[in-house]
Amino acid sequence: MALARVHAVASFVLAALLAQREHGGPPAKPDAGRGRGRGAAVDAGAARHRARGPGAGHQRADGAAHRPWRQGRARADRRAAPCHGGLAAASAFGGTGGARVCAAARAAGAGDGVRRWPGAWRMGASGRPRLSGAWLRGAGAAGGDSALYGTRAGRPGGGADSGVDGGGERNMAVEQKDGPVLRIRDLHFHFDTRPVFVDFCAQIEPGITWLRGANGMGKTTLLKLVAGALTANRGTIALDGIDCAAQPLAYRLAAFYCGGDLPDLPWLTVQEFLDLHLALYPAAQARLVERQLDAFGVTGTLGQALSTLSLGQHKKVQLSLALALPVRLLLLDEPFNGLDAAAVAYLRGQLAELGARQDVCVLLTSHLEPLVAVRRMLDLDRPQQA
Ligand SMILES: Nc1ncnc2c1ncn2[C@@H]1O[C@H](COP(=O)(O)OP(=O)(O)OP(=O)(O)O)[C@@H](O)[C@H]1O
Repeated sequence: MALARVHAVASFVLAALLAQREHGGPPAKPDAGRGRGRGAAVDAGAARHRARGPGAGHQRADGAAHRPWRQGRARADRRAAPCHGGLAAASAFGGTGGARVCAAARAAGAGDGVRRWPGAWRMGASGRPRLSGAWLRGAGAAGGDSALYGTRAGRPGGGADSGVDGGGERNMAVEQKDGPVLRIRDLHFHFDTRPVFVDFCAQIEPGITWLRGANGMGKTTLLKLVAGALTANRGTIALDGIDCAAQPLAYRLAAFYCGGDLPDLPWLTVQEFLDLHLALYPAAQARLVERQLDAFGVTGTLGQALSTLSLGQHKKVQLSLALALPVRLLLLDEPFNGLDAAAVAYLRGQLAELGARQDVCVLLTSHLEPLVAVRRMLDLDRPQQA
């Protein structure tokens, strides 16, 4: 009975967060801007146009909404947070703030600093053009070749073909049987001041994918987009055929974003925070979370308010949740930050186990070598290496 109540409350919070995101939150909805000629051409001029277009076309409060926490933002960024992690995510999304990028924008080429993700094009088996090389300098494991690819723009609105791989949602059962697959197609995202991703495509498969890049290149932004905390201006993000924008609840139940920031509702105790998340993920098991808390040595914090945790304690609580939840996509933003040596060693062991599993994709950012078996790398600094 009590559990049912928690569940109901959690669902309500979830729905409210999503509603807020949809109604309150920049950036623009995925389709925004269609028909304004922002999409397709591959030339630098068109890229420039695109780069300016969104800003000009959406003088919404993007900037205000996503101002870094330390600049005192009004937490609209949090409003954009996904639910699972509803709070965790919200927090995570809020906080690290800081520099974010525009990988696309920076990549040389277009005079205004914006360019597409060129790369070495070749035809994939599906008949779609694919980007080889560069990005997927995988550690040689199978599937590295498919970690990231681009599709030529030319279908600005996307149409049916720009969705989830022409029927990916219909293929969901097949994909789940084969292991999770995250597909990012023709992703466009800009803050009010700058574009961040232009025609970005990637495919993430089971195992650990190390998302690399210099400060401000867009790693956190990409994780937030994939988590559903930020909404793409255009393009699709789908996990096992479940579209992040079209089926947000179903999508979020399969994914978890682990950042390092204080959550909204910082007055919650750690126990309450965990209970809320356990309620949000019906298949989650409390004993697995407890085991992780114990391993990280933070069981003693259960009665503390979240706001009283140290940086490392907070990270450990978040990681305990992340490692225990039955999700198919785990997004870990600088998971080693703030951890003591013992926790780093423990986390590496856990990642090694996760990396060997075929039922979960782990996308992690880390400025330090993770020192775990990385299946492939996405390097935002090197978009066009072949
Ligand atoms: N709310 C915002 N409004 C405007 N620009 C932003 C906002 N948040 C981030 N940016 C910009 O977007 C770019 C990408 O930032 P992001 O945090 O994704 O980079 P990062 O690769 O994770 O950086 P780091 O390695 O320092 O964590 C940066 O250039 C940053 O200045």
